[in-house]
Amino acid sequence: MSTYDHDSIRAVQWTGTHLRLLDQRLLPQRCVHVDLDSATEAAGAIRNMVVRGAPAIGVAAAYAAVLAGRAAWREAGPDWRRAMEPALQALADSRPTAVNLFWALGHMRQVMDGLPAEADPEPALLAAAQGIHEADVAGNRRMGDLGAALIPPGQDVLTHCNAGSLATAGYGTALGVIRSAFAQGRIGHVYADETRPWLQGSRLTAWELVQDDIPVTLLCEGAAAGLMRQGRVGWVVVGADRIAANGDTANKVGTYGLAVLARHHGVGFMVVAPTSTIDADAANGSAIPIEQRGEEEVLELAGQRVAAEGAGAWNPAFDVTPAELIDAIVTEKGVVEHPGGRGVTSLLD
Ligand SMILES: CSC[C@@H](O)[C@@H](O)C(=O)COP(=O)(O)O
Repeated sequence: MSTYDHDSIRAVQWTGTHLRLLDQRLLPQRCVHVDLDSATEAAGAIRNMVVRGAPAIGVAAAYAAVLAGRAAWREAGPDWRRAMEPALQALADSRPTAVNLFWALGHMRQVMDGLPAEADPEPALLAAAQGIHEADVAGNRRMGDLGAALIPPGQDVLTHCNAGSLATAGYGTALGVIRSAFAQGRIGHVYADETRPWLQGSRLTAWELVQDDIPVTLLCEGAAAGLMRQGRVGWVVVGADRIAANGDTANKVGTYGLAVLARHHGVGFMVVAPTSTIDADAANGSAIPIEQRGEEEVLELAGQRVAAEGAGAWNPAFDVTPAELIDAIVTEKGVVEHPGGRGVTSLLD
């Protein structure tokens, strides 16, 4: 039995005075934390993947708004609301696809709107950020139970990217379901795509599962078709960065291909995400902005060019899985089975 406590992995923390992030770019070789005292630094950390994963980005942005409020109060006193704007804008510009970022900033703005100009906004902003943080962990536990119940005992699962403690405030979304299903004896083994080009699967998901003593086998995503053909997995379980009103779901690039393969092979396809990932303003997946990242992420490995000189690269960080390929969307407010045709907005009522 492992003595390792996955809740002790804290991608995002508040030290009492600063935002502390676990630098995920250095895992699993090194576990290094960075302390940030400005929202502009936090925006850079989000853009550069120090912190990544939709819910973790949202929690980090909420704490960054606290730092912005502190700086604005010191600089501008009662004019703090106006003085916060550049920092809030820098956060909103950091990454485009994970809607949890915009959800968290919207929540912080609502709190700001209710505050008097004459008082330091930091205590109220901090309470709001801590509320977002705590609710995320509780929501993940709930999703773990709801999602695990869909997996019949005796089936193994495949996951993609990292939707674990590192991508959230703790426990994880897709990995939360996998943790709960393993604890209940429903699954015995996890297959994890290595997830090019950032290798969130091999660096982060495998690291989390190994520490939890959950057996994990990595594969290149190109091997997933063969894995399914051999009948080795009953479910694909993934997280999400943005879910449109009709259930179309943006997640790490490669997810859409897995959904097509799963349908072809009769394998279940489950999306696990908090309701803060639902974007009711996006009618369908075509309204979801997809982040394009630099060519060098594909052309290089560990800073060394591996691709033929002269070749270019197309590097969308996410793709959209149509709702009709999804068997279940699991949220902390309940499950929508077969969202194709009816969408997910009933979860927001
Ligand atoms: C619970 S996290 C779900 C998704 O955010 C995750 O699968 C993913 O796509 C993360 O992408 P990343 O580019 O690492 O931020």
